Amino acid sequence: MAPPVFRTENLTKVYDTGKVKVHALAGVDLELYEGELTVLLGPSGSGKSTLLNILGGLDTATSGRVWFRDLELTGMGDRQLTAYRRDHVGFVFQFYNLVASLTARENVQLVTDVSKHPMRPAEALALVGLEPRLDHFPAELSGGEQQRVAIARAIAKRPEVLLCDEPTGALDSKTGVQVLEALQRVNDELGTATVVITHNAMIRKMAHRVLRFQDGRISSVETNDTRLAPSEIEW
Ligand SMILES: Nc1ncnc2c1ncn2[C@@H]1O[C@H](COP(=O)(O)OP(=O)(O)OP(=O)(O)O)[C@@H](O)[C@H]1O
Repeated sequence: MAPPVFRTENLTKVYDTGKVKVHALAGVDLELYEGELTVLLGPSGSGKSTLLNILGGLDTATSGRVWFRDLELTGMGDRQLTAYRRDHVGFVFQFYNLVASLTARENVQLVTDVSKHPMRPAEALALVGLEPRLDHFPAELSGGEQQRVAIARAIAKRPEVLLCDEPTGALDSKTGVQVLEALQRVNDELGTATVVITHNAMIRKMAHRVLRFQDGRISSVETNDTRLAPSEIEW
């Protein structure tokens, strides 16, 4: 088996708010692999976003270790983490954060202009099914289309990992499925290791693996022998 893309060892995160200490991660050991689509499930506050933010170099652990391939993220300073994010990681969040005054193509171009080996913005937008909407502004696009622009923006630099925090959280079932189809296609065609946090348990059915969180720990790991296509998922 190929070595993992991510590996963590007894990862902990404690938020010290002065009055109380919140143990957001209480010892997480995991490995995530190339080409794998992993869904993270678990109740609110169980540590999913904290883990995603540490994997993506947006936050740092309190103790334990985390590696992206051979690169140890724990102990890196801000500049190194910024370079790591820029070179290797794509993020998709619940809210799309597109620039309202720029078209879909221009929003993606913001990233391709500063990336080392980007795809063309039109190519990234075609991968998420938005070829006919290249020159539309965000306000002229549906929520699902805007989220697909955000996915195109995240993948246009050809990141090795795509980290998604509630990517369908603001969408109804029909538009949400289109977003899941875009994520699936990126995972299939580019082999991007993809992590999706969701509160929608149905989405676990399209994953290769499902990690459930409880109180800052992984409480179970499931592997799907048969996966459902996004079009077979409804909520
Ligand atoms: N910046 C912070 N300061 C203090 N506590 C925090 C901070 N960020 C997260 N927490 C706490 O850490 C715990 C884990 O939060 P986290 O956002 O990782 O959970 P989650 O599983 O992603 O939840 P949700 O599904 O609601 O997004 C929670 O108790 C949360 O309140």
